[in-house]
Amino acid sequence: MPTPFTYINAAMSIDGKISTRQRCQVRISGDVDFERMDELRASSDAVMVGIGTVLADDPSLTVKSDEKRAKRLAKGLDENPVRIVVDSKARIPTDADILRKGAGKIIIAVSESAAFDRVESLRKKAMVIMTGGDQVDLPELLSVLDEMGIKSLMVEGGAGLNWGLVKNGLVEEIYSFIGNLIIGGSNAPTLIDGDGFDEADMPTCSLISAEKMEDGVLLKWKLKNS
Ligand SMILES: NC(=O)c1ccc[n+]([C@@H]2O[C@H](COP(=O)([O-])OP(=O)(O)OC[C@H]3O[C@@H](n4cnc5c(N)ncnc54)[C@H](O)[C@@H]3O)[C@@H](O)[C@H]2O)c1
Ligand SMILES: Nc1nc(=O)c(N)c(NC[C@H](O)[C@H](O)[C@H](O)COP(=O)(O)O)[nH]1
Repeated sequence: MPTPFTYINAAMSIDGKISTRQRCQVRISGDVDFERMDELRASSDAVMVGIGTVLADDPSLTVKSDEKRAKRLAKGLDENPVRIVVDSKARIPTDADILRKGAGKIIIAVSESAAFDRVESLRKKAMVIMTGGDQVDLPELLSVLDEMGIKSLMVEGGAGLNWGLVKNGLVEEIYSFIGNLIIGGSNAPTLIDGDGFDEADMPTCSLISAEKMEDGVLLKWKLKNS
C-alpha cells in the first residue's frame, strides 16, 4: 500500500530526551532550528503529532512565517499544511490550539475505541478518520492519507507516535537536532519510546548529513526499511 514520504523532525537533549520527566516542554533548540522547522512545515503536505504532544505542548502546527504562508497560497495551496492528530480515544480538548488557530484542513485520526459522542463533536471541527480497534492502525491511516493526495508527511512527535511509526516501517528519514543541555530522568520521553526493538529487529540508518547549528548539531538519517 503506498504511503506518503514520512519523516520525523525533533529536538533532543545531549542524552536523547525530548522533554522533562513531567512531560513539560523544554526549549532545546534556538531560533535557527525553529526557522528550519517552519520551512519544513511549509514544504510538507501534512504535519502530524500524537495526542500526548497535544496534551503536553498544545501546538498549533501552523506555518509561522507570513512569507511562507503567502508562497503556499500563491501555489494554490492552503496557507498551512493539513494538520493531523493521532488520537485513538478522541481525547483532544475542543479548545486545543490546533482546532482554534490557523486556516486549513485538520484531521483527527481515531480508532473504534473512541467514544461515539466525542467523535461526533470532533466532526464539527475537523475531519475524522477512524482506523484500528483499540489503537489507530498507522499503516492504514497513512495509506488513506496517501489516497487523499498527501505525499509528504512531517511528524513532530512525540515519543509514542514516533515508536508506532518506526515499528511499522513507515518512516523514511529522521531529522534530530541535538541541543546543548542534559535533561536526564528515566521517565523523560526520548526520541523514540514504546516497547523497544529486539536486537535482531533494530532498524539501521545511513547518515545523510551532520551539520553544526548554533551550539548543537543537526543529524539527518535515512532509514534502511526492508
Ligand atoms: N522536543 C521535541 O521535538 C518534541 C516534539 C514533540 C513532542 N515532544 C514531547 O513529547 C512528549 C509527548 O510524547 P508522548 O509519547 O507522551 O505522546 P505522543 O505525542 O507520541 O502521543 C502518543 C499517543 O499517540 C496515540 N497513538 C495512537 N495510535 C498509536 C499507535 N498506533 N502507535 C503509537 N501511538 C499511538 C496514543 O494515544 C499514544 O498515547 C511531550 O512531553 C512533548 O513535549 C517533544
Ligand atoms: N524544534 C524544536 N525545538 C525545541 O526546542 C522544541 N521543544 C520542539 N518541540 C516541538 C513541539 O511540538 C512544539 O510544541 C511545537 O513546535 C510547537 O508548535 P507551534 O509553535 O505551537 O505550532 N521543537
